[in-house]
Amino acid sequence: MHNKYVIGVDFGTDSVRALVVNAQTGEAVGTHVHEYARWKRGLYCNPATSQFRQHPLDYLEGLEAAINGALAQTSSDVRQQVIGISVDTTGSTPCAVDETGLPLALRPDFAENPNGMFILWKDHTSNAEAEEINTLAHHWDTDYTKYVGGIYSSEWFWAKILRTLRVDEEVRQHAFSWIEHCDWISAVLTGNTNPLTLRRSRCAAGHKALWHSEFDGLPSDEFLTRLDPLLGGLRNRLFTDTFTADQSMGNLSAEWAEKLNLSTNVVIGVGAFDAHMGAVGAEIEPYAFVRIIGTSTCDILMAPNEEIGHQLIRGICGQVDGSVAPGMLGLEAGQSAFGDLYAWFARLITNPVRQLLGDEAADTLERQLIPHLSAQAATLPVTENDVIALDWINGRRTPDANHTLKAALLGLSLGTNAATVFKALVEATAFGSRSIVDRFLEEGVPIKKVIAIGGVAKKSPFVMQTLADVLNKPIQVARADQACALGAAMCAAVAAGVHPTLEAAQQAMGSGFDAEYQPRPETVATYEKLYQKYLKLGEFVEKDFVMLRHEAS
Ligand SMILES: Nc1ncnc2c1ncn2[C@@H]1O[C@H](COP(=O)(O)OP(=O)(O)O)[C@@H](O)[C@H]1O
Ligand SMILES: O=C(CO)[C@H](O)[C@H](O)COP(=O)(O)O
Repeated sequence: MHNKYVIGVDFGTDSVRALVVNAQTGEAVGTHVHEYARWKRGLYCNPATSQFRQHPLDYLEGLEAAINGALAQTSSDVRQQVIGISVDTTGSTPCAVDETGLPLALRPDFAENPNGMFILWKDHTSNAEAEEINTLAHHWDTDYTKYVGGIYSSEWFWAKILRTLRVDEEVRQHAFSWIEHCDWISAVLTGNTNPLTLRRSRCAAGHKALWHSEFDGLPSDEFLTRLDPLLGGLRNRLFTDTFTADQSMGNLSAEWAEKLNLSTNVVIGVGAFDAHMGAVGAEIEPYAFVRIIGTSTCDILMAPNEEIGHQLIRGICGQVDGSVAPGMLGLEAGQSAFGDLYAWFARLITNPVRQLLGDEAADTLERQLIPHLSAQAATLPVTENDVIALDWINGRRTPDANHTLKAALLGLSLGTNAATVFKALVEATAFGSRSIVDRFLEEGVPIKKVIAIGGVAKKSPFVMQTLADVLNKPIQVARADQACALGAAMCAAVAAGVHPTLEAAQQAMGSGFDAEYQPRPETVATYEKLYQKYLKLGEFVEKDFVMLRHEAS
């Protein structure tokens, strides 16, 4: 049989990876990961103000290096047999572009301006703007937030655009339109980045830009202008139609065909977010709850439109027809920090070591710290009097987005050590997950099984066992190391015509599951009690602490 290959490209928070996959069998034949150089140096970011920007050059360099690196691992005939490429990225990660679709930071005059760069999903500089969007939407004839859980988040498209237009006169003058990362990269590969004609992702538009067929697309110009006259007219320079990830965006441009040494016959699929393509790669099926567990978590549930479509689910990150697969409602939720909470704790410990003992000692410590703390924490008993933590170190994404919230630790004593705190942080991330699962169930959305993918799911049996105990549900971990990239490859195989549907691509290319964590009855009961304490602490921080803080200021 003449082999056909597809490439899935997954742009994560810290790095981009490409996976070359046999489109008929799903066998992975080459992979390469490229870390973003500028991002790694902390450029254009300020964690203290929650500003996180990524330079488009990090993406372009990464795109070329990841695909060429992955192809370099394959035999020489594979390049000629590549027929499709699809891309997933984080989101909402939008950027201001000029009339040609060029991100402003690629122009010499904006090269160092963070406001002309991609505003990463975890950037929360637009909390105030998100609140304004909520207030206006809730008093408008049409509540534009109704399909995104009733709350618009500062992690999303419009809040980020509004904030940037307000604070940066230069961007205001030169931003013709705005584009999501997943749309831009896919467009770059086709050579058509015209913001008015490129095919925009249904997934990005529906979950983050308030696009819905009931609204004839994006919110009305009247609504946007009332929000701020700075947004007036922008709707016409964005998009009306959106496309699902099984569709084609165009063919590989001559420029990129040369860079990648591939044919211009290669089909480029429509882009989507990492979590949604990850869910495809993890073989999502109706009512399976797929958790992409890494820096953050993104949870995806898929249900037939006719069964859930008429319900409005409170406090989640949206319900979008076709965001995962056509004809199905994709529901998204998640936590703004999961592994990031552990990474914060590791930095807390290693930073003074770096300052006092230098990089070598700190790097050695950093490499070993999380595995070491995990091993120690796994030996600790789980008791009702354990330290309790909140996982809101980067705000709360769901249920009920609130990115002004902060994390907390309760119950410290002189006996508390690094492992006890680490254990509490891991439990906090699991409790945050439990509150999401409970919300789906309360809203009448059943969860048939839980599937996990992502770096933490693969690397940490301790975290996964804790999660299974807290959720009191078995968790299956997908076998694929790069499930998001595999999902993108499945989308590419459908866009390129190898399989008729995503479901067929999953059946042919899926790689199944390798680990399953079962809840341990002896810890489930104690965790139930600790979870109630987590909820109480959360309530205090959200209501009383915020009130006290306002009174004090
Ligand atoms: N052994 C480990 N146990 C728990 N968490 C880990 C471990 N190793 C790395 N992490 C966490 O994994 C996260 C990165 O997840 P990953 O899925 O690889 O990346 P991304 O979220 O950028 O796609 C980091 O936040 C880090 O703290
Ligand atoms: O919300 C998202 C997708 O809808 C983000 O892209 C996602 O949470 C970021 O992923 P990661 O933590 O793996 O970098």
